[in-house]
Amino acid sequence: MQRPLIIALDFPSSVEVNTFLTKFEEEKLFVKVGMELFYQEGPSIIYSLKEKGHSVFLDLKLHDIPNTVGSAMKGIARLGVDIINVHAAGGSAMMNSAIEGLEAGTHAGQKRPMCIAVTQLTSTTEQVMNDEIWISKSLDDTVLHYASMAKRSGLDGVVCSSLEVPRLIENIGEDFVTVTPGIRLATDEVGDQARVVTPEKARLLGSRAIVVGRSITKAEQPLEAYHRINADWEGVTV
Ligand SMILES: O=c1ccn([C@@H]2O[C@H](COP(=O)(O)O)[C@@H](O)[C@H]2O)c(=O)[nH]1
Repeated sequence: MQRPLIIALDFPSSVEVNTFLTKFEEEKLFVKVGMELFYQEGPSIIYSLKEKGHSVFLDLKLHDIPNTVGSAMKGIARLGVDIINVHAAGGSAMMNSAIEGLEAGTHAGQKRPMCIAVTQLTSTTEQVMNDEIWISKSLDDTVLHYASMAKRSGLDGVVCSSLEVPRLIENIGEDFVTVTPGIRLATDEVGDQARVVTPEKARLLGSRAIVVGRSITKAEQPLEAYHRINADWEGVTV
C-alpha cells in the first residue's frame, strides 16, 4: 500500500456502484465497502470489485467476543480483501484472535489482509467520548492508548483522524499505518463528521491513507472531485 485515496462506496446496491464506477473508465481505484453495501450485496460485491482490478478495504468494524471475531476473520480472509478492520474497544484478546483468524483463512502463499483498528470514530467529539461513551481521558490520549494496544496485538495500523497522526508517528512509528476518514475540502459540508481536515492537511500531518466518501460520491462531477482531492492529497498542482 503506497499512500492511497480510498473512495468510500457508501451506496445502497451494486447498481449504484456500477453506475458510479463507469465514470472512472479503466482507472484502478482503492475503494471501501462499508456496512450499507455489504449487508445488501454480500461477498459478490467484493468479488466483482476485485475482478475489475480495484483494491478493497472491507469496513465492517468487527467488535465481538474473541472467538466470534476470529471465526469471522477466517472467512473474511478468503474473500481476498486488502484491508479489514475491528474496533480497538473490543480489546487485545479480540484483536489477537482477529489476526489468528485472518492468518488461518489466508490461502497458502498469499498475503493476509491488512488489519486495522478503529480508535475513536471521526464523528466523535471529545465531549461525546467523555459524557456518552464514558471514557474520562482526552481524545488524543485515548487514540494513542487504543493504537498502542492495537500495535501490541499484532495489527497493522489504525483508523483515526489525521489530527491524531503526528502523535501516533512520534510514539509508535511511521510504519504503523494510519487510515484517516473525516476528509473535507474547505468548501465541503462537514455533515456528521467531527474531527475533519482537508486532504492537503492530512498529507502534511502524515496520514498514510485518506478515506473520502460524500465529497466524491455526491459531487456533481465525481471524477473531477476525485482528481481535485487526489491532487490536494498528493501535493500536486493541477
Ligand atoms: O472513524 C471513522 C471510521 C470510518 N468512517 C467511514 O469513512 C467514510 C467517510 O465518509 P464521508 O462521506 O467522507 O464522511 C464512511 O464510509 C464512514 O463509515 C468514518 O467516517 N470514520
